Amino acid sequence: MTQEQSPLSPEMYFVALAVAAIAAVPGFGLAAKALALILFLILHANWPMAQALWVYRHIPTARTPLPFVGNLFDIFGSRGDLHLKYREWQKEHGPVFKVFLGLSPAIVACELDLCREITLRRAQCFNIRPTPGPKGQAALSKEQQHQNQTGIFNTQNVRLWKGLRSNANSIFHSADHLASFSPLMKETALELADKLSKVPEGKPVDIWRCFGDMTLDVVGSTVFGVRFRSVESEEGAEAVKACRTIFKHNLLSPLVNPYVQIASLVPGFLVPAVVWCAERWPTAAMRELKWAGDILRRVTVEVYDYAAGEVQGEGERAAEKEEESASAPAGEKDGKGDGTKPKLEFLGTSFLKSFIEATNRDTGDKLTKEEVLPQAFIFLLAGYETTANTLGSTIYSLTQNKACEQKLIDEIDTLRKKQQDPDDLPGYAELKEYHYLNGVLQEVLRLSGPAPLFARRCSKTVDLAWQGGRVGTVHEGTAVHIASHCLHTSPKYWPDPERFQPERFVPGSEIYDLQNRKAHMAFGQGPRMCVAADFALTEAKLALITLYRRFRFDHNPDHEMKTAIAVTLGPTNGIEVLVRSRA
Ligand code: HEM
Repeated sequence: MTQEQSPLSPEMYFVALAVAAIAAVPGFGLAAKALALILFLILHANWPMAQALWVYRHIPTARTPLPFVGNLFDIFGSRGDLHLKYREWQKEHGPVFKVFLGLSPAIVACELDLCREITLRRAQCFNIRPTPGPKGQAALSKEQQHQNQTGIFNTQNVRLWKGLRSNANSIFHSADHLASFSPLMKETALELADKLSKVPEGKPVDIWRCFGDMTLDVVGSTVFGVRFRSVESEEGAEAVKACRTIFKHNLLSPLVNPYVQIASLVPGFLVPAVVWCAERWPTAAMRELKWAGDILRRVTVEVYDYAAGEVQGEGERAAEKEEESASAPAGEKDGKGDGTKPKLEFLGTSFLKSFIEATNRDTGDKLTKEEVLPQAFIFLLAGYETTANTLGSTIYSLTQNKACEQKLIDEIDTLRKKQQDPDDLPGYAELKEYHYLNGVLQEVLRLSGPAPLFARRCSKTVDLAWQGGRVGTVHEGTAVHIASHCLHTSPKYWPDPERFQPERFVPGSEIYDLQNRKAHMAFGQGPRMCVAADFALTEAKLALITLYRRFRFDHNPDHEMKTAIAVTLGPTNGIEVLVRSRA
């Protein structure tokens, strides 16, 4: 079953025929015919939902869906806590149920073996992610459509994804590359520690914001070969502001861009009218997202042009150009006179360069600029908030579990003494000895990781079953949600699941063997799993070692910690802490 009908489908003719038939029925008044017509149009618009309710009738529906909107009110009534809603519905309906995101169904899986079936054993049938259908896509900006078509995260073109993914794997899964990234990560972590050391004792600091600046700097320097200098600058780079703007909005919410929902509902011939309205009267969120998208796209184009220049042996010329631009008076730097161009400092090496040099390993073709740019955009976004949220949640969790904070400090101090140069930070290989630190991060990711669920779209109709149950036939086009937070907090896999216990992940601890660590899916699972999991963990470990060597943290008693899912699960009002020097 496809998510939507194509705008060019014979649907239009069918509707016209039905309308003509209703109008021609003899013996009924105008009012009766108008009523019949309205009923017919409502039924027609909601046909995909009616069809899905029938086809998946054996799968319980979380809540009775409303016409047009499905369960969107149930879902967005939960203020972004979709993962908590799923937990509630799992208790009511069992390990599999369905919800309607508008007219389209999503099957929600909350059972470990079923999630492994979808993401591993049947990965060939679930190898893409859901995106709005063709009518909904039309209501997105041209840039967003291009991003969805060619970006590694959302592309529906499996061949393109395979090529992009194998290039990304060769960087992010190489110990040598990861080791080469760590000096830049260390440098940025040290800058953050220096910044914190200047904060007067007792003055609350939003540590989550600080981590946001840091992670953007790390992605900038490692992935793009650019220094954004967001940690050092007071205001933070413009790119940080743009990233924050994007992550502020719940992109799943129909309120952000209601035109996508409307375009999906109307017959194909009305879609251009909806697109026209979307361009004329964008919502405030659409305007903000456009501003942020334009900034980030400009950054990525600038970085691409520099890196491409280097690849072609024109690095010096590009650097000179950059120098000229840097010495030009503010407002003239980008030649547009608006003075808004981010001040970029190029480092010369970058992951982006290898993408520019690469060929699509599947097709053998060289990647074009149009194919590389969306990847740069995604890596910038993916590398920013996920790791910042994880680090922020770690500091917060340790302020609430002081015995764990002490154990972590003990491990950091003990391993520091073993180092040849105790002032240096551990290298990539030495990080493997930090078992407790690893346990802390895994436990934070289990309980409050930034991605408490992830999604797949069925690309090939399949009969789905798992040890102990059967979902039945899942049709092509249907979305499937892996409710990882349900797995992460189930007593079936984690004894005393709500308790913060890093020892669950520390080999040799008393509780290590009692956990089912296969049920830990904070980075997703299978071929579409996060490509940069090791990168993110290395960055987080170096930051935590740097900070806990010098400080302890207390939660500001006047600050209330609140979280919600926007793009990722994170704090809604920052994480305020008091920084205590250990000296
Ligand atoms: C703690 C930090 C992070 C977490 C928890 C995280 C989590 C995730 C999750 C859950 C997915 C979806 C996996 C799936 O569908 O099976 C994902 C995908 C992805 N992540 Fe991360 N991520 C993190 C950091 C990063 C960083 C730092 C980068 C890049 C520098 C990154 C780049 C990506 C990309 C490119 C994908 C799409 C992979 C594909 O579809 O082939 N992530 N991540």
